[in-house]
Amino acid sequence: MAHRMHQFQDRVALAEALADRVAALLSAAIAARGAASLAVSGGSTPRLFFEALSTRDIAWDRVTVTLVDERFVPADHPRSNHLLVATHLLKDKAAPARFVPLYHAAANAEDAAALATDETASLGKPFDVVILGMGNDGHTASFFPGGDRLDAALDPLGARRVMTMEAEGAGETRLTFSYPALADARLLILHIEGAEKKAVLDRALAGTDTREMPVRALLERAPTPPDIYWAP
Ligand SMILES: O=C1O[C@H](COP(=O)(O)O)[C@@H](O)[C@H](O)[C@H]1O
Repeated sequence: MAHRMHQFQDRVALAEALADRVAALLSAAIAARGAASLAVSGGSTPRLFFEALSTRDIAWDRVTVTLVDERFVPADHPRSNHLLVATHLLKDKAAPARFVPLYHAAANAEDAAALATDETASLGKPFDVVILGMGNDGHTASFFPGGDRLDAALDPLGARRVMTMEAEGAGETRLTFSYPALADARLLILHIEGAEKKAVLDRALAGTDTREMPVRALLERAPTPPDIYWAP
């Protein structure tokens, strides 16, 4: 399925344009259905975009925000994706948004994933907007090469749920929405920055092995063709 490429002169221009697009889509969802859902990524890339989006004038009290993936760490841990979102997005005009975390202080990650699956059960069928990132190893969400549950997570006929993932390159145990929960979003964005990520993207687009580069699953066969946002 064809993706669309959006290239920008710099990262600020990308952040502003992406914030405008996401805000417009969320507002349209609220007008059509009374509420909107947004699933965002963690990592370092989304900061500027989060800052820009938090200034957009939309009915944030009708918006539910969650994460496409999370580390199995509490919200005050420096590597928590929740902390990133709380610091850079859930403030200013976006402060009234409802946030649904994937992490829970459960006995183990499996229990946390089960709780997150229950709490997000009414969300994302489909999500209005999903923003994915990508690592230099070709992972997206927590679909890591060599991940112990990668095949289950990428199964297009699998359940729409939050599952655990462990992989050498992942650091902590992860919690991640499955591919079917993300791939049919009304707007599916892959947000990447820098020459290195562009080279990784080009490599992903040139091949088909999703175990080698799991981002290929989204690029190749997502029911919603992804829009790729890139700046140097
Ligand atoms: O582990 C993760 O990394 C990816 C990419 O992060 P970045 O720092 O290279 O932007 C991110 O999309 C994912 O949500 C996060 O958990």
